[in-house]
Amino acid sequence: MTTMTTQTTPVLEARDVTMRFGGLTAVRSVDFTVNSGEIVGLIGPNGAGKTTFFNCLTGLYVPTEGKVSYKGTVLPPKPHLVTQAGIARTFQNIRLFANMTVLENVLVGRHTRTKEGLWSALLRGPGFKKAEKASEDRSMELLDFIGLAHKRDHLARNLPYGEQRKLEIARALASEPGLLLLDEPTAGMNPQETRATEELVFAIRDQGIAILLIEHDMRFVFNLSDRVAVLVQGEKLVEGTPQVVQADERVVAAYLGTPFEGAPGADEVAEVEAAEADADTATPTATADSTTSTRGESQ
Ligand SMILES: Nc1ncnc2c1ncn2[C@@H]1O[C@H](COP(=O)(O)OP(=O)(O)OP(=O)(O)O)[C@@H](O)[C@H]1O
Repeated sequence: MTTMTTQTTPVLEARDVTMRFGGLTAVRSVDFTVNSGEIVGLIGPNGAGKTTFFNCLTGLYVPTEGKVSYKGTVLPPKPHLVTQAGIARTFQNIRLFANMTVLENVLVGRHTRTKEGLWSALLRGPGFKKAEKASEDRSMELLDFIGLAHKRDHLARNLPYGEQRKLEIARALASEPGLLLLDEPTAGMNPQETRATEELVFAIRDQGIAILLIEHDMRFVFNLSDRVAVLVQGEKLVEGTPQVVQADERVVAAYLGTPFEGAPGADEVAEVEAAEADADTATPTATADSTTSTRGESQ
């Protein structure tokens, strides 16, 4: 087992990444780096652009502008080529092969690392048979690592939720990545499962794999991450250690929905508010005994 490295070689570098959907800019000019040995958290309110940014990193979306490099090489915008290059991911919603066994799910994850490819793996072609033993050994090692070796022959759909999430991680690890992207790994988990996931993420990092995670559970993300970046309305608002990010009043404001000077989208909000104020003064006001307006109060 490789121990954690302290060097700061960039593993992932996103430069000036912008993603537009028609008139909507979901991600705007984001620069972002993950270094070897790091756990980096990506947080932001709902709709901030986190998943869109993930999809740009993994080739699911072709960014409208900008480029993404892995270990110094610009990535092709094709998910299987990105996986082959060394980036693996899990999804917000579990995407296992429900009617395949635990072991088969991990074996499928190895197809980018075997010459035979996905179809041969699924159809048990002759080429696959040769590589089967080595692949199975490695898959069992991974199942052992995540604590599911004893369930190798269970159908994925029969696993409890927390174990399905672990299995997804094992399947991602089966492609032998240098960087693992986790999209809300603790979504739907109870506190015990969340703690177990925390330990698992540290253990993966200790194997020399850098980690980037999107997460809504703040305690989880601040406990785990060496660095946290905050996206708000598609722009990177703040980036730093958990302590720096937690203490930044703009982050608190963004989560509470309170506008602040220079916030992404603040100009548009100000314009709308000004237009609303104009409309209010143009409209006959409510009667003197009307109840107090709550407009502008925090919810
Ligand atoms: N395929 C798409 N087509 C059009 N608009 C999209 C698409 N995907 C995302 N968006 C929009 O882009 C913005 C960012 O969405 P995204 O899902 O990336 O945010 P998020 O930060 O991951 O949100 P959440 O935390 O709720 O998952 C939203 O306004 C969303 O509606």
